[in-house]
Amino acid sequence: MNPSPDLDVTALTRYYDHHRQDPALDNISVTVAGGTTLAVLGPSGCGKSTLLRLLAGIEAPDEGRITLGDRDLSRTGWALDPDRRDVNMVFQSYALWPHLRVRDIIAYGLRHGRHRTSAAARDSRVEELVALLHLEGLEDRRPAELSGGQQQRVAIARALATRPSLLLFDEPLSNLDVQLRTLMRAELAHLLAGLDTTAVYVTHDVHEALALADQLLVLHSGRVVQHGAPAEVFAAPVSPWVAEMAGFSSSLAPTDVQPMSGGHARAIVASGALVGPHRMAEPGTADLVLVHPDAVRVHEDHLPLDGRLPALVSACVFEGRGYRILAEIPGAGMLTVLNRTPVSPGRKIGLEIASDGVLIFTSAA
Ligand SMILES: Nc1ncnc2c1ncn2[C@@H]1O[C@H](COP(=O)(O)OP(=O)(O)OP(=O)(O)O)[C@@H](O)[C@H]1O
Repeated sequence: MNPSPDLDVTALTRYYDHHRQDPALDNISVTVAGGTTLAVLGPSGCGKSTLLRLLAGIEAPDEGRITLGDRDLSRTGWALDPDRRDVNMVFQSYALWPHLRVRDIIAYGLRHGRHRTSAAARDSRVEELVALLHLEGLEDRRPAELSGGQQQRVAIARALATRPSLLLFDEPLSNLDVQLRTLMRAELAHLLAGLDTTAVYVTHDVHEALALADQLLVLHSGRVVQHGAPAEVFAAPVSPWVAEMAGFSSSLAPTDVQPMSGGHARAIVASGALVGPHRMAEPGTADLVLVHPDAVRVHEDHLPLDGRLPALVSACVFEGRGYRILAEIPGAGMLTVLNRTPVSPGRKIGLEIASDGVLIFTSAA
């Protein structure tokens, strides 16, 4: 069997309506090693679907190049026909033919076009995929007779049937309810890890990206904000958006930020000060201190000290394993902290914040 080819995306740019000032994708370069999964994460409008359309060959790039192994898939102004790319896609909407039975949907690509095979080879491939995707007993049903999760499994089986060189996933789990989504996420991660197929998985769900990805590519406004192994990206987020995804869920407004040596800064927040890694945010944005709830400890005294902020408890909610406390830092914002014991609303407390749970963003010049 051929080893899975690497996917190379080089300086890919796409403008819509000749909006050259504001491209939907702006000079994106990334290599996905054969057999690995790249998750593309980003907020709505960041260019995720545009990247998928370019990889699928539905659109041609305005600049740049896509290669799969030694084959050119797209170049400036040109895209190899989607049917000739050896690239299959799994859609958010499943996109199953309503009148066909499961076995015929899975076999579709093996009945038509370049991947047409003998009936015996087709039946054996369908049987293999039915077992792999746990669809036993459902082979003769039509899509309307399946649950959402089963429909999505059929869509994945159909995409795998022709053994594509590249698999694309367009938010495939977002139409499922939370419980099923969690289950399918784990199943899909297991499946992809065992497949040795190169895959690009677009999502705005950080848990999916973490479960499935060998690499994360974070996009914002068509540009790459951060790229690396999931653990690397989460350990050192470079933008407020990535930091919030990584769990830095509280945001405070500092009155002053002083850069320190070693890439750190000291931020004055209300009557206290916090120290943490210093990052540049986009020009024109307000200075921001982001705090991870795991790094915060509650103290009964509320004297302002370095790394400790006086706060006023505004709410305390029982969450099974502990209490989520919402504390107001006067003039700076609200901070969330998880505590083992309850603290009454209206009480003054001191919050000790470890510097590894702090990120300080100031606007780039
Ligand atoms: N056919 C089109 N014509 C003009 N502009 C488009 C077209 N498709 C996308 N855009 C613009 O390109 C940018 C990127 O869109 P894209 O659909 O790739 O984002 P996305 O990250 O997939 O968003 P979502 O998560 O909401 O699907 C957006 O500003 C969007 O408005």
